[in-house]
Amino acid sequence: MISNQVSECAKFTLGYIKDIYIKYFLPTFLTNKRGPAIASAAAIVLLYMAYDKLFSPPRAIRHIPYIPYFSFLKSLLQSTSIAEHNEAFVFPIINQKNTNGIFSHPGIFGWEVAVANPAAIKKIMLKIDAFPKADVIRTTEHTIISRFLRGPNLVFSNGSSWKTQRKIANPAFHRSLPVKLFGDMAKKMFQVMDKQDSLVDITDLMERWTLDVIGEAGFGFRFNAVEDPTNNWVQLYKNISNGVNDPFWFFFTNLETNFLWLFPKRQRTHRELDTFLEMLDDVIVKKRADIASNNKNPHLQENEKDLLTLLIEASKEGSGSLSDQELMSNLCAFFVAGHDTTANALSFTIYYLAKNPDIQQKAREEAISILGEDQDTIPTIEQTKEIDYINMVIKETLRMNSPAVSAITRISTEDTELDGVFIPKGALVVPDIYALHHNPTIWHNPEEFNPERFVPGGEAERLSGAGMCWIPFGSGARQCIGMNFSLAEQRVMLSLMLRKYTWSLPEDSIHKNMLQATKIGVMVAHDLNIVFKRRY
Ligand code: HEM
Repeated sequence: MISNQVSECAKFTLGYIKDIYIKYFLPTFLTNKRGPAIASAAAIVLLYMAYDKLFSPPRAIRHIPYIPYFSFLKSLLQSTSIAEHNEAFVFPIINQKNTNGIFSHPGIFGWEVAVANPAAIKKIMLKIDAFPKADVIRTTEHTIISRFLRGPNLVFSNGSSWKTQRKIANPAFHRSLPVKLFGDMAKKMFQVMDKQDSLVDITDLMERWTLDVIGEAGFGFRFNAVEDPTNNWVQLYKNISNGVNDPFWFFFTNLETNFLWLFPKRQRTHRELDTFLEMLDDVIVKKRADIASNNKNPHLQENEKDLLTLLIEASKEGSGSLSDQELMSNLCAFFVAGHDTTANALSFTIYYLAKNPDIQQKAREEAISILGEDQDTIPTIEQTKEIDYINMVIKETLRMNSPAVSAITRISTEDTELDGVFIPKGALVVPDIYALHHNPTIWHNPEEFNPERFVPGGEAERLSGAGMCWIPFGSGARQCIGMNFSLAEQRVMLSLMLRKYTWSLPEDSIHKNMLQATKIGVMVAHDLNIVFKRRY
């Protein structure tokens, strides 16, 4: 339907150009003034060709149904909720039988082929050499995004560079599950909540809490964002994070690269990023020195060590080593990949529990049955694995609102096909996680929040035979390395929160009917207030 609308629009534009030609240029042409007439006609044709090149998909992927350029841009800049965006543009395409859940849309880095088809996603995720990550940030050299995100790090590198880093980082992530740290930090946050109003902006609170967690558990740095949200480091990081996610700079990267001097506010963000990177540099130098001189906390269990320590120790144990530049780049990557994602996953789960009091109560009973009512008990690693129902709630939240709306854009290294759809060499290909998780041709009643989908033998398990249907953390060799870390963090926070509070949505919540989440960068829900009531 959408592509029909586009071809209607193209026909209309062509017709309009033809009318102008007949009305204004043809008479001149017929009265023998051929020179200007031919030049004008050529100009119009060139204009049309330029329009066609800029605002339509490249010809090589034009056989794939697509979302028109301006509709997509408008939806992005108006911060339309992701649900509305998909309802208006994506579902009408993927509901058609012959599209196979594959469509294209404009992206920041050019037209992309989006994929919401389980078999096709399986192929992309498993054939990492045929579909490596596209070095899309290369085109944004010297921007905040590029300076903060671009490699050498695990998220954006490919080939042997990625393999070496992943080999060193895997054991560090396997060892790191600091559940005691998560629990102690959750309890500190409850103390702050208890001193404040019962109405809590949960998006903001979870952002602050997960910033504290990634600082401590990532590299032993205390942001103190929960207790002191206005302190310098918190503000600095917030400004950088806003700078990374600002849609204006996504689209006008040239202005940042060539005309930064015209934008004092953006210059300030660059200076803040300098300060932040210097801080990370200092932390790495100090950490290396501490480890070299064996200056460590003898009471700290292996799983409670921070990730930076574990990565440096891995180098000492002969699993290969990461340079300072690689360590720094990966610490930045952990921020970007692990902070907002976990924060929003938590606030979305808290939202769905507020909206579904029965599910909240069932989850609370499970938390109490495992942890007991003793207020000091913090879950052990084993206990976090026993909370089956809370796990199902987390999984269903990640299906409904996966913070990573899509995986990172890949590039096709050869002419190939995805579930029967031709994909040319050089095409940008992106697994669309939201569209996959809400695809009505895959999931039964996808807009309903139903944790029971994830019981053993349930819908999710049955669907897994068809390919990859649930991929909030990606899948295959490039699956999120922080998945278990983040899941443990969420399980500890939610089980302790369920034991301590009951909560609900305020009557006037804008999210009463549906979570109004937007989709630039990581998915986020603004003005998500929750009313908390203490149980003790
Ligand atoms: C709810 C929380 C999280 C979500 C939803 C999430 C999502 C994802 C997704 C979808 C990918 C795969 C991207 C792709 O294949 O294109 C990924 C990769 C990655 N994530 Fe996460 N992530 C989360 C938490 C974390 C945490 C806590 C960390 C680190 C502390 C982390 C670090 C990474 C890294 C380094 C990669 C790249 C792995 C590789 O390519 O080898 N993530 N994440």
